[in-house]
Amino acid sequence: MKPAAPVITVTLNPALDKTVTIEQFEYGGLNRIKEMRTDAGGKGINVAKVLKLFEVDVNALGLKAGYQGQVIRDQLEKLGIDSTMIEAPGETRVNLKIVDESTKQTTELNEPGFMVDTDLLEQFQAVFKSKAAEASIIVLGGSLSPGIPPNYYRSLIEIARAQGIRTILDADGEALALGIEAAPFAIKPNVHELEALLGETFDSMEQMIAAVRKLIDRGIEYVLVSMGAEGSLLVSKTEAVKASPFPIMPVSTVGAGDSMVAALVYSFLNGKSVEETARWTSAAGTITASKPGTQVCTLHEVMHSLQLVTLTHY
Ligand SMILES: Nc1ncnc2c1ncn2[C@@H]1O[C@H](COP(=O)(O)OP(=O)(O)O)[C@@H](O)[C@H]1O
Ligand SMILES: O=P(O)(O)OC[C@H]1O[C@](O)(COP(=O)(O)O)[C@@H](O)[C@@H]1O
Repeated sequence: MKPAAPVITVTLNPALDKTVTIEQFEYGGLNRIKEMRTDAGGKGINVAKVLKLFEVDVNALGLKAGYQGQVIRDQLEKLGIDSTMIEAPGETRVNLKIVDESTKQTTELNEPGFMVDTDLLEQFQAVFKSKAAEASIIVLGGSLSPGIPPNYYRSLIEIARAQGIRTILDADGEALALGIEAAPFAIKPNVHELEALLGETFDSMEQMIAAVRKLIDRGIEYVLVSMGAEGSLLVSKTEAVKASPFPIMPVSTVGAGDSMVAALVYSFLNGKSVEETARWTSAAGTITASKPGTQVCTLHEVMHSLQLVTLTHY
């Protein structure tokens, strides 16, 4: 039997996530670190980590640089994740995540990342083109490092589209605004990214759904909006379902959005309904938010919490 086509994740700006836990964070004061951990991070990489745990064949494509890049590669190898990461000059960023135990809030300090030149971008595009041809779904996620033009995701989406491959885009700012011009199959903005994209603020779910429909009218098939502790909203051409998560003790929300994207991929691959997909994506994000550092949900954990998600149809 022919093996299933792999999912390709693209991470052009990977990161080593350094998560520090502080009892009570004092802005402008001396903060003693109680616990610390480092995890391979960056949006596509986190999606690949979840998909591997979901027993989906995945290849993490991207760029990396220097010592930290090698640490990320080694971590992926240990997790059994195939990766194709082209070496860039310089050093991979370290993104600092501060978890305040007293408020249960995570504050993120993300570095800009290494500088990328045109030659490297052309080299990456050629690799992407050859890998895309054999992919089931392609996930493009995260910020673009300095030197990468903001329309780069758009060109990658166009390449995938020309080969009939579905794409999911998880980016913000200009990279998202220009990326959606190529009408990816799905996007996963959080509510702040969506508001910034559309230049609107939403006072009700109905208002948000009406705004999301404008994106669907532009050819995007699915829009998944994450709303932190409030849950998420999944909109297709014909349906809109809000998922409210079950109560958890949030530990580190880093990677929660990426876990939703991975569950979205899993739902598409398994032909799940919009309602089921809303459950899967919400359960995945919620479980990851209850784990330390950039640790992610497992298939077993998600399957056992699907029924705890509350759905509301609009
Ligand atoms: N404080 C929280 N309590 C419960 N679930 C949470 C919390 N924060 C995040 N989540 C879960 O993680 C998902 C993604 O979180 P969100 O912060 O919106 O994503 P992103 O990190 O992409 O901005 C949410 O839809 C929810 O299921
Ligand atoms: O590329 P950006 O936008 O700086 O984001 C990278 C960061 O986002 C993460 O991928 C986590 O994203 P989510 O919390 O949205 O799932 C981290 O691993 C990484 O440090």
